[in-house]
Amino acid sequence: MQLQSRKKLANGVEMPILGLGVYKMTDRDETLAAITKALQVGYRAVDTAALYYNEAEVGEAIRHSGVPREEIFVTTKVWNSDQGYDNTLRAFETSLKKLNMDYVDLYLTHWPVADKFVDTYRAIERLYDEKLIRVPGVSNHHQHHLEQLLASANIAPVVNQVEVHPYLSQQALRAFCAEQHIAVTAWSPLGRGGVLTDEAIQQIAEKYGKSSAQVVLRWHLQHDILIIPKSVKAQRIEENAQIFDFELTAQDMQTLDALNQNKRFGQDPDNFKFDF
Ligand SMILES: NC(=O)C1=CN([C@@H]2O[C@H](COP(=O)(O)OP(=O)(O)OC[C@H]3O[C@@H](n4cnc5c(N)ncnc54)[C@H](OP(=O)(O)O)[C@@H]3O)[C@@H](O)[C@H]2O)C=CC1
Ligand SMILES: O=C1CO[C@H](CO)[C@@H](O)[C@@H]1O
Repeated sequence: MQLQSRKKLANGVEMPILGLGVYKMTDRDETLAAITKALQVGYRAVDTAALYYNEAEVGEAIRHSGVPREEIFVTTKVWNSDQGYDNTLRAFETSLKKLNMDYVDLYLTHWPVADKFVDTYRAIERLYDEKLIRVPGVSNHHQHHLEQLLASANIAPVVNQVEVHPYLSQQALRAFCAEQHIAVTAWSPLGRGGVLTDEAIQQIAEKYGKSSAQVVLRWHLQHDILIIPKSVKAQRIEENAQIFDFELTAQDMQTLDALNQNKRFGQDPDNFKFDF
């Protein structure tokens, strides 16, 4: 089934192109229902973080889904206040316990905390060596952060998860990551919903008989960007997965590319306030 389409990462692991993001899912029943629905309609990846306080629900929904654990790709992240070498190892153990799993597929440094992110990544490399994670990665790393890591890493980060959507296309960072064989996952792939009322996107959507969300997700796909849209609504979870049955023309891709305005809905990693 196409829905389970996976991308082969630099270390040979296959990661589903589409996953469910679960940020802001704090209500237990709502979280369980959303993940269950996603798995039912073919999603095979879930993106959580220690920060989201729902790792336990992610684990529970997966265990009760009937889908074998090894078919599902679970991402979690070490939060900023837990960074540094020893703290990261401890934070990972806590996440693993909450997930109630014996390994995590992808473990990420959530943000590049100055003076800590290099040591944080060293701990992630150790977890990879110990086979407790299948893929080592980072999030919110600009090119200069990656260059700093690459200078000392034994294993280059395999994934960088950053904010990407048509208003923030991250072309330069994506090109650098491609050169370094680092896969890019888009967080807020729908711009937190903020790009969906764009007139140009709506016009393209109408032409294909698709929704704005589907067109935006398809734009990511055609740029080889992994996606983790979040929704708690069953109908939208399904809608966001129906993106494998049409193709945007080169001209429509160009129109969408031209919407870039370097506009962030989240924070800039260089100005992030690590105060929560
Ligand atoms: N590494 C990092 O620092 C970060 C990682 N992330 C990850 O990325 C995931 C996705 O990003 P997120 O910030 O949640 O934003 P998204 O771009 O995924 O947008 C989510 C918003 O769009 C709405 N939505 C979803 N589908 C549709 C649709 N088909 N039509 C209309 N509205 C829709 C959702 O509402 P509703 O739920 O009501 O449907 C929600 O308000 C997060 O959940 C998290 O896992 C996010 C931020 C930072
Ligand atoms: O993952 C995340 C969810 O969104 C938060 C608010 O923008 C981010 O800070 C965080 O990185």
